[in-house]
Amino acid sequence: MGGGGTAAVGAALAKVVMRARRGEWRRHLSTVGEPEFQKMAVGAGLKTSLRSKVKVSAGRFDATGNGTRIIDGKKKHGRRNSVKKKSKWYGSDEAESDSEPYQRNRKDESVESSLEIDGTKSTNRYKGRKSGETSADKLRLKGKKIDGTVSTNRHKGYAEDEVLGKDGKSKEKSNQIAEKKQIRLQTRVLNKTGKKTRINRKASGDGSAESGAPPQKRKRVIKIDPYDISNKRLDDTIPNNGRYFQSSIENVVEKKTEMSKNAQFRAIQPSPSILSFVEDNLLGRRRLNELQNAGYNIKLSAPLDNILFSTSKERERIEESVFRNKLEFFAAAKISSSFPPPMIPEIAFSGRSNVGKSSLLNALTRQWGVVRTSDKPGLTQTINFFKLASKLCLVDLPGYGFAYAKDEVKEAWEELVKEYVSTRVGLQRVCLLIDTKWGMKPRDHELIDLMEKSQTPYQIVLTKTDIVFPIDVARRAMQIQEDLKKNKSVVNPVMMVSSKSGAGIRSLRTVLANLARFIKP
Ligand SMILES: Nc1nc2c(ncn2[C@@H]2O[C@H](COP(=O)(O)OP(=O)(O)OP(=O)(O)O)[C@@H](O)[C@H]2O)c(=O)[nH]1
Ligand SMILES: [Mg+2]
Repeated sequence: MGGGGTAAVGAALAKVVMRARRGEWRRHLSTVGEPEFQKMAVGAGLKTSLRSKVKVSAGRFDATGNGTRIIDGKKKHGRRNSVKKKSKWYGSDEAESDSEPYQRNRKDESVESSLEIDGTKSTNRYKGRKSGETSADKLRLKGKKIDGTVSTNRHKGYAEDEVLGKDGKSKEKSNQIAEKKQIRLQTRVLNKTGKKTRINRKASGDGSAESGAPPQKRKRVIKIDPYDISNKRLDDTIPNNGRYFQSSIENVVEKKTEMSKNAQFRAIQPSPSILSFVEDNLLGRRRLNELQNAGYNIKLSAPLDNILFSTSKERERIEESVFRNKLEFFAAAKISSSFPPPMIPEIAFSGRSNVGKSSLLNALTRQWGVVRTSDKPGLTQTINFFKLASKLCLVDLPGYGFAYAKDEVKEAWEELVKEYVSTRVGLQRVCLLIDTKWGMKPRDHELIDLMEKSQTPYQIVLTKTDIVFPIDVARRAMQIQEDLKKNKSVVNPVMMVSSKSGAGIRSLRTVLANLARFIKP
């Protein structure tokens, strides 16, 4: 082998050693024979320790130099099967299965590789071995029967720590092993009360037993954040002095009152007349396929207000009514001085912002789009006057309560509405619209009080009935009727409508048209 060849071999060997350290040595060396290794090692001027390692590594294989091993005069291919018969540790089935956890342990504690030379088991450990703990100890603790000599090979050179005889010469030792085994297996003892408790090995100082014991499961520690009010379960140990704790109690109390309000509402028993009105007018949340099967054209706006299946008498009434006329916008007022002169009777629509006032005007006249609507509260900001021929004037009022507008502007609307409903001449009725889902709010009561004082006739109209159950529509109507039963200017009954489905619109139209009939031109 020339100089260049020697350098190449040296580099190759260095690679081999590196791989050996990574545990890949077996695979690599399977293609190289022992004598060749010796030569290569000497030629490369390898250190004695590394040479010995190479020797050991190569010694595992019967040198054929071509990657095929010859054992008991037979050619063997592959790695493990070839040493199966010789090996008690690496090659045996039992050891094979046990080598897995061993390999795993290696990651934690040290880098280790097991070698075997002519039936001799040796363990290389490069670092991290506990003092006094040998591979033999380890094997014994694993409870394996070891035939043959087991020696320990430290990083540099060999150091035989312990030898066990094949024929069980060291009986004392084996007794000790048995004792250790017993101690290790006994993980629980009975306490005074007769209950089983786990032995605390750390406390007892039995280091050897501890090292052999399986890794104990970590106890799950649940930390409770005393300031986390989202936690529904309140721990008793949380001190009752934090403001968050106090606020969470307040929340609970608030919820209780809220629940009791709901419970009160659920306890309402609607009168039979209200219930039949709800059913006759198909009020409340309905399934569209139900309506379709009943013959309604659900593609139309307010399908329940189409008159295909109404009797000729009903149709006549609707067709003859004032609502057949074209709806025309004719005035808008921001201040009372801008109100048009009261020429024809007026019906005003008031209520909180977004309750559905403008939508109801469209639904009543079936003239969609004449009055502007929006899902954003506060669209109508002036008092808008619409006329139906010269028979009736419909007035769309700005809403009160929450709206996307400045406070002072909203206050101005409210004042204007109050002035209109309490002073307007020719005002025949105020339809006070209430959202069926939410019921009456304090501002609604304020306006009612004002109309009571000014003796302005008003009628409650429940809107958006299509989003609650029929029974809840009836309950809301009953609740409001009961609330206002002592009021004098209120006009009964409570009307219930849905501008979307058209439910109850015909009934409201009839009520209002009857009102218009008595108006003198
Ligand atoms: N589901 C359902 N939605 C409705 C009904 N009536 C109106 N709406 C919706 O409610 C929203 C408000 O309707 P508007 O008619 O603009 O309400 P408004 O009372 O005039 O509101 P302001 O002009 O802001 O005071 C719109 O998105 C409508 O589509 C109804 O009967 N059922
Ligand atoms: Mg409006």
